[in-house]
Amino acid sequence: MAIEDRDHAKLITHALAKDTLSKLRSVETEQVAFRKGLVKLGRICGYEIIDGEMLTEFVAIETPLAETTGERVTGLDDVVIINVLRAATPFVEGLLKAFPRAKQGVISAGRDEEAGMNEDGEFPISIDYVKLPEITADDTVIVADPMLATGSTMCAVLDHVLEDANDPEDLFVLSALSAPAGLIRVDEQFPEATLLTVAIDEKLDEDGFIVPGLGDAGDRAFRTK
Ligand SMILES: O=P(O)(O)OC[C@H]1O[C@H](OP(=O)(O)OP(=O)(O)O)[C@H](O)[C@@H]1O
Ligand SMILES: O=c1cc[nH]c(=O)[nH]1
Ligand SMILES: [Mg+2]
Repeated sequence: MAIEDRDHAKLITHALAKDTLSKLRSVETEQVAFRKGLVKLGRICGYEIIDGEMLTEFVAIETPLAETTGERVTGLDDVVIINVLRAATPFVEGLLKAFPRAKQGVISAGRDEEAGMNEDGEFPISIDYVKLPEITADDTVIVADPMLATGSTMCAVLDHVLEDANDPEDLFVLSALSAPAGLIRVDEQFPEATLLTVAIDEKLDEDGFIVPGLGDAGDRAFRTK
């Protein structure tokens, strides 16, 4: 199993996840490779969530030759994936390869970078669009955003996700890259969530960017700025 416990989070340690994240970090990686890398990383993370966090059950199978026992992942029909626009879009495309029958929700959330961080290290977040499926007690909810920096966006998103949710069976916050401050903020405000990430970087800079990080994920994937 390639998921390890850390303070406030669990680390996805699959070698291909680390390999893919390293390519995403490089300033040499241009838009198309960056976007494809996020898709690939989403797929790997999805497989790792299934392997490390979901249950299997034994089932009777009849092959063309004999009866035997097979093993199935339980709960694959009860998965909800929340796409935090916009940087999560390619990441979610990859996740859907692991969870093709997931119900999907979309929340458009942006940091007000002109306002900057307040003295508590939080950004004002504007939420412009929210469209969520019904979330039931049987559901495994995965809220995906490749970057968890100050955690301001994720906290605002989780407020919306949990507003009408019926206490889902599992709630995962999945990021490619996290900063310690953001993990602590989300963990303290939403102790019911399991935080999953591929890497925890050293710090945030004065503009709230993860260092060493990978830069602005949305801008690199969508070729803005
Ligand atoms: O943890 P935080 O400090 O809130 O930062 C993380 C957020 O910042 C980025 O989004 P951004 O606001 O740049 O929007 P974008 O996806 O449209 O680029 C990223 O995709 C996260 O949503
Ligand atoms: O480092 C960061 C922080 C927030 N959003 C990004 O895309 N990158
Ligand atoms: Mg951005």
